This record gives sequence, C-alpha cells and structure tokens, in this order.
Amino acid sequence: MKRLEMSGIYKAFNDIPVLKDVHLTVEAGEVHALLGENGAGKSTLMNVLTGVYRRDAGKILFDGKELNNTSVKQTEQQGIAFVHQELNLFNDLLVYENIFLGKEYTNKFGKLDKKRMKDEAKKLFAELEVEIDPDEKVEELTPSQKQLLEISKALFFNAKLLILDEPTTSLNNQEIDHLFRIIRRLKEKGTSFIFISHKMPEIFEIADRYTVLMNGTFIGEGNIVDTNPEAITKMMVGSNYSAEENYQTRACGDTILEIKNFTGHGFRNVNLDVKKGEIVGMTGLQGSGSSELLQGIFGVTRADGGTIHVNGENVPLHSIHKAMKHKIAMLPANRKENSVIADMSLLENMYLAEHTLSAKQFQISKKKEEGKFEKYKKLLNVKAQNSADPITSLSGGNQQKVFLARWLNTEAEILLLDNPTQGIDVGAKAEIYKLILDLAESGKTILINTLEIPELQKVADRCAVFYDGELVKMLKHEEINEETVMMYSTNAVNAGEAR
Ligand SMILES: Nc1ncnc2c1ncn2[C@@H]1O[C@H](COP(=O)(O)OP(=O)(O)OP(=O)(O)O)[C@@H](O)[C@H]1O
Repeated sequence: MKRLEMSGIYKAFNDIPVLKDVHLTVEAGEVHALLGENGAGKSTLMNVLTGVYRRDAGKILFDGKELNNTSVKQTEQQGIAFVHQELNLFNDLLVYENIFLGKEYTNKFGKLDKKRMKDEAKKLFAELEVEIDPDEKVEELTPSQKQLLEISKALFFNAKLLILDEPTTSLNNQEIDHLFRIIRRLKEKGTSFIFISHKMPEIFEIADRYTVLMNGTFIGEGNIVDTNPEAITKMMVGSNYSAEENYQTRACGDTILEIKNFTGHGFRNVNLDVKKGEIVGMTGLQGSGSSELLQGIFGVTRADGGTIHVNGENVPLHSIHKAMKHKIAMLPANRKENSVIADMSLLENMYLAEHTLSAKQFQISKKKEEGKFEKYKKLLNVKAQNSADPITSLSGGNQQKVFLARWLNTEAEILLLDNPTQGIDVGAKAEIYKLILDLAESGKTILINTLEIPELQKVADRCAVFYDGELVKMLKHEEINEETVMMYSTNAVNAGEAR
C-alpha cells in the first residue's frame, strides 16, 4: 500500500526555484532513503510535506487521502512526524511531561493524571526496549535517549510516517544498532520511515528503497538491493563525479606539538608528539576522551595537569587566546550550537576566525575578502547565491562548509578538527579530504577527531584510539581498520573478546 505519494512538487524562495517537479513515493512498512548533495532540496521537500512551507504546486496523498496541511500540528495529527537533528524537546521538563505536552491526561476532576501518563510512557518504553525513566529530567538524558524519546513521543500519538534527519549523528555504534533494531521492529508493524543521511554504509544497512534529488530535481528512485554506493554517488553528484584519491605517505618535519601527562576534563595522562605536516586521527566512542582532548588543547575546558609545547614553547593552559597565539585553531563539533552566528552574513561568518586570531577589529577589506570567499565557495562547492546572504538561508551541509572554510582560512599552524565532515555530502567530503591532505602537504599539522573509520583511512598518518579518557593505542596508518579500532575503543582487547 502506498503510504505517501508526493507528485509535481514545486517550491521557490524569492523567485529562486528550490524544488522543481519533484516526486516521492513511500510504501507502508518501508524505510525510504532520501538522498542528495548538500542543498539538493531534501529538507525543503520535508518541510513542504510537514506543512512548515507551503508548496507552490503539486499534490500530496497520505494513505490515499489528499493532504493540504498548513501547519506542523495538523500534519502531526494526520500521522507524520519529523524527528529533527536538533531535537524539539524541553530540557527543563521531565520525560513524561515532554511526551504529553499540550495533550495532557486529566482525571474526572480536571486534575493532571500524572500516574496514568507515567504508566503509559513506561509501557511504550518497555515495548521499544528503551531504558528511560519517565520521571527523569530531559537534560539528564544522553543524545541517544533524547532521540529515542522523540521517536517514542511520535509513536505515542500514532505516527505512521517518521522522518529521521541524520539520526545517527551523535550516536555510537551500539546506539546505532539499537536505533536500527527499533526501526526494523516498527517497520514490521507497518510504520514507514523517510531516512535522510550522508553515510552510505548505514543507508545500505537500513533502507529498502531510495530517491535521489539533485539541484531540486528528481533524479531517480529504486530498490537498495538493486544498486551500490558508487552508482548512488554518481546519481547524487552527476557530472561532478570524480573518483577519490588514495592516501599516500608524506614526509613530515620535526616535532611541532608535544603533549605531556596532560589531564583535563574528560581525559587523563595523555602523551602525544606530533610532527609538522602530520595528520593524526583521533577516535573512540562518545565520551572516550578524543573530542575532549581537542577541547583541552584549545583551552576550551579546564586542564588539571601536564604541559603543552608548540615549537618548544610552553603554551599556557585553559586559554583559547593563548592557544590561538601559538597558532592553534579549532573547528568544534556540533557546529550548529557552537559556531553559527545567525545574524551574520556568509562572508562575515567565514572570516570571523581570521579576524579573531589577528585580534583586529572586525573590519573587512571587501574586495580581498570577496576574492577569498569565491575561492572557498568554489573549492568546497558551497551552494549559495550571494556572500551577503544570512548564513541561515543555507542548507545544513552548506553551513558546515562555511565553518570549515572559516578555520582553513586562518594563519594557524596546528588545526584541531572535531568531526569536520558531519552532515557533509559524499562529493564535498572527498573535496574536504583532499583539502586536508593539501594543507598537510603545505606544512600544516592536523589533529582530526572522527567516529568514521573510512575517513581516518583516507587521511590519517597515525590514529590515536581512546577508551575511558585514556589514549590506549596508537595505530600506524596501515593498521587503521574498523575491526582494530573497535577492539581498542571498546576495550575488547582487555576483555579478551571483540564486539
Ligand atoms: N528559507 C530559505 N530561504 C532561502 N533559501 C532557502 C531556504 N531554505 C532553503 N533554501 C535553499 O534551498 C536549497 C535547498 O536546501 P535544503 O536545506 O532543502 O537542502 P538539503 O538537501 O536538505 O541539504 P543538506 O544535506 O545540506 O541539509 C539550498 O540552496 C538553500 O540555500
């Protein structure tokens, strides 16, 4: 049975067409991957479906009935739920209060029936094998629990189609397995999913069918079993397709960064020497210390002991300003929370880091900066009309590229990149890897933290694996593979068994 049929969908912003005659069909009990480069129109199509945006033309049938919704609330009532990357939960409220917000159960005296709400929440969590206490405050939950809460909340009100937008971004491998188990179980009961992701392996693991968009147009659809990642990539990038370059060993210079017995928030006793022009990968499960170490080096979080030297000079700890003075720059993870200055234009966002670093007033020599803007826009294939546009008018992935350009544009010698390709499409990922390799070739030193092993295999000369706050293993380039990384990052080496 067809759960959803969107046909002939058109949508323009300021007379610029973003969706042109797009169609999308999703069956009942199916996981449908919606694929396309950054800026292809995926979020806009979903926003049209859920009533955030009004379509300019086109028809939407949901379970055979025409949908002409003009609000998100109406769409939810019809059974469509959008589980966003930035979850729509209220951190100050308790779990059950979040579920029943605006739809509270009351008893015959008109008072809130807390017991019934908590019991119902418990029942649903048990069915989904989700371990969440209805009485817990939402801010206490892990990112994975928050996401499962959002999904549970949708199911509670009989959602028949769930839109998952990059749902695995902040999940570790075990949490991804858990999410996929829940998706499979719900699928069997007839629930449909639209799954938006830039991670090929998970698309091939979980999706049944796919639709590809490019520049706002429909390119194709089909069964996942009938295709392969290369064919999908070609559909997504069209004539921009180029095979990825392979890693090659490079000659590195003398030691530039020396970290000794460094202990701080989330990591301890780290010893690490890095050579000029070297790319050192860092990985580990969420909270293992790899991301926390980068924050410690950059002075974002407290340090409890140890030393950092750059070119033999001592770098005072806990000071971002001092770290920058020693030519260290950092691209933080969760760029949406940490990096967007929403009121600023693209150009201003891109140039912020350079101007902070040189401690100049934020004054732009327009012509020079426009030139650099065009260079990075082209290099990273940023889909944007005009450098004066607000950053918020860009698609999520294109915003990420602007932040990356922001840091690549500094005079820094040591770049700390925390999850640099999060939310970035396959074509642009390849461009970013090439850029990282080129930067190292030109003598910049790079520490890159990521959960994606193929990424490390493409760029890292060595890879530091973290477990429970400690650097437990340094792998040589040729030793980096999923299995070995997993062995060390789950401490299976000591437990005597792999996952
Ligand atoms: N509110 C808006 N105003 C103007 N342009 C917009 C608006 N929302 C989206 N766009 C433009 O529409 C195009 C499609 O963006 P959309 O967010 O749908 O892409 P996407 O496929 O979801 O990308 P990503 O993978 O990066 O999230 C982009 O060029 C974007 O700049």
